[in-house]
Amino acid sequence: MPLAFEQVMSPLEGETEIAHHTNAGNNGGNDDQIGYKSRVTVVGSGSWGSVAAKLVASNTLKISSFHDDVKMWVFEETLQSGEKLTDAINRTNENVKYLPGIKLGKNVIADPDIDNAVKDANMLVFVTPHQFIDDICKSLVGKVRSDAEAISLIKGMEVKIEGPCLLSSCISEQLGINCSVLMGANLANEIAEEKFSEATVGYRDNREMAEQWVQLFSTPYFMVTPVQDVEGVELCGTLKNVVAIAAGFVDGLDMGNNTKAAIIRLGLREMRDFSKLLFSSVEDSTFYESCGVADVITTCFGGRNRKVAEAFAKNGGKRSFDELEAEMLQGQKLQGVSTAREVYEVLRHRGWLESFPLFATVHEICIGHLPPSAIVKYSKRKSTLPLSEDSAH
Ligand SMILES: NC(=O)C1=CN([C@@H]2O[C@H](COP(=O)(O)OP(=O)(O)OC[C@H]3O[C@@H](n4cnc5c(N)ncnc54)[C@H](O)[C@@H]3O)[C@@H](O)[C@H]2O)C=CC1
Ligand SMILES: O=C(CO)COP(=O)(O)O
Repeated sequence: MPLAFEQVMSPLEGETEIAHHTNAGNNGGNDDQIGYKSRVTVVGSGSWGSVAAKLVASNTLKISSFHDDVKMWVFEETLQSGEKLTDAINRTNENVKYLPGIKLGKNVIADPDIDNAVKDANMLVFVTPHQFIDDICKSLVGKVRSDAEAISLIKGMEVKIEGPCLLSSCISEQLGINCSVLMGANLANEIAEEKFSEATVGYRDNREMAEQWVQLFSTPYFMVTPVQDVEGVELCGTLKNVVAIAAGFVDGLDMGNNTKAAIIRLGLREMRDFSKLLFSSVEDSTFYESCGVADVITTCFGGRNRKVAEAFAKNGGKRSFDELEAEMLQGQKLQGVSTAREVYEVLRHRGWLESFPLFATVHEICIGHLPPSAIVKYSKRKSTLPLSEDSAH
């Protein structure tokens, strides 16, 4: 919904602030129906979740239309020392498990109680591994402000009986709020060290809200561009993880840079074709944004999906992804293997398997039906899609 900006006097703080007025009287009975600073909560605290909180918290301190404090919901766990992760984060100002050595900003407040973390927020940033978001949303029904706006940084999709569901749509439908997306070439550990990168905000029709998200995330080292193509942006972020698994197989088999480049090109083409078949509104130009080609490149060279897939291929597929993930990532989660399965289900259901040989082959290798060496032999098969053949050469 459009937000109107106006100058108001804060009754509590006695200072002039920019207020974001939404549908007054429909904000869950909060104390600030006359005018308020936006309150931000980050739902998730893995490596990217923690960096997202750091980015946002650096801006809420500087921009007067936001409350300084940023709440970060933590899926609670007990560390080897016996301390709760939430307590360790609040004591050290670092996520000692998922992003050690990086100060988040003193205004980041970790909270293990999700209801408490979200209840006052009108800007919700969802950034958990995609396999957990359905349960999280179910637990949040009726708990978030009705005037809240959401953004999803989650790369993944859900497949329901009625078909594939983008996570931004799942969040939106379950919680009854709008949901934009932020995707891009964003390896968390590099952004944590404030190395320059770009990102893309995908929005449906509310440009003003998209600009607020851009303002909330942008820093001199994190350049965010809004694009009116929520499905295209989200599918880029989701599907590139499958391509990264393929790139990891190539690395594990020492097939060289040319082969890897070929796999990336074939993968990018399948990403575009799959996205456009699901949503005819998806724009070709989206694939040239950070969420598209740039994210495919960075993930195929520096991501966790690539790394674990490389180990899988080196072991000849004899050790499972679950085992390798647990050993190599210590609590961090892969998205590409389950996304490959979800994409495969869509392809099979719609009779598209022949048209997406790379996506199909990645899944069949992951489940042991094909050896890792099949990645080139099968992926290079000509797609049966006219869309691909037009632009394949
Ligand atoms: N790490 C990165 O470089 C980037 C990650 N992303 C995306 O961000 C999303 C979140 O990933 P990360 O922050 O990297 O997480 P992560 O993989 O670093 O950490 C796993 C997280 O899952 C939580 N968790 C474990 N079991 C859970 C459960 N049952 N319910 C809820 N949470 C549980 C853990 O507490 C931890 O916060 C993913 O979709 C990922 O693709 C996007 C861009 C960059
Ligand atoms: O999405 C990412 C970079 O943009 C992170 O990819 P990985 O999950 O493979 O590390």
